[in-house]
Amino acid sequence: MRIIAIGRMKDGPERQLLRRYQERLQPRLELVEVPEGRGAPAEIKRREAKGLLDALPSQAFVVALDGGGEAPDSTMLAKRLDAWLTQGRPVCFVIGGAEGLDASVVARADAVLSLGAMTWPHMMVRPMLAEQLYRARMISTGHPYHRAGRPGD
Ligand SMILES: C[S@@+](CC[C@H](N)C(=O)[O-])C[C@H]1O[C@@H](n2cnc3c(N)ncnc32)[C@H](O)[C@@H]1O
Repeated sequence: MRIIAIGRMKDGPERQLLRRYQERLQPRLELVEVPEGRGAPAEIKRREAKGLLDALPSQAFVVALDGGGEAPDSTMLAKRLDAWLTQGRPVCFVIGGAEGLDASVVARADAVLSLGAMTWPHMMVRPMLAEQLYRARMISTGHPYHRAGRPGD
């Protein structure tokens, strides 16, 4: 699996958290960073879209991270991820920059995944997604990391 994302991550808590889940995840989760675009917002999105699309391996199964996508719960994400992985295509999670993803990237996506209605900083989305992917794998393998139910249930 790959995260393909805009911007270079500096050393800090987001990077440490991402590493923590990368070290635990099977299949492995690689990070591919694409430079931030320059110019007016529309130009930034267009340039970043080219960088993101160029970074995709051929045959990639593309999951675009976008607030307008489906927002599954963790159990449903585990089912989705199982199905994505069994296709035998490289599963690539694409995260936009400060201006968001260009429509051309969303159009290329095989699935659009939302982490909820709130907008998160793009550097936080990387570790949040990695944790949910790790949780999804733990659910699928029957590991007790995930406790179903809500507080008070
Ligand atoms: C700061 S956000 C971009 C905000 C931008 N104004 C927009 O509307 O898309 C940067 C990137 O983080 C990801 N992101 C942020 N919040 C998200 C959410 N709730 N669900 C899914 N992805 C999110 C998306 O890939 C987005 O392109």
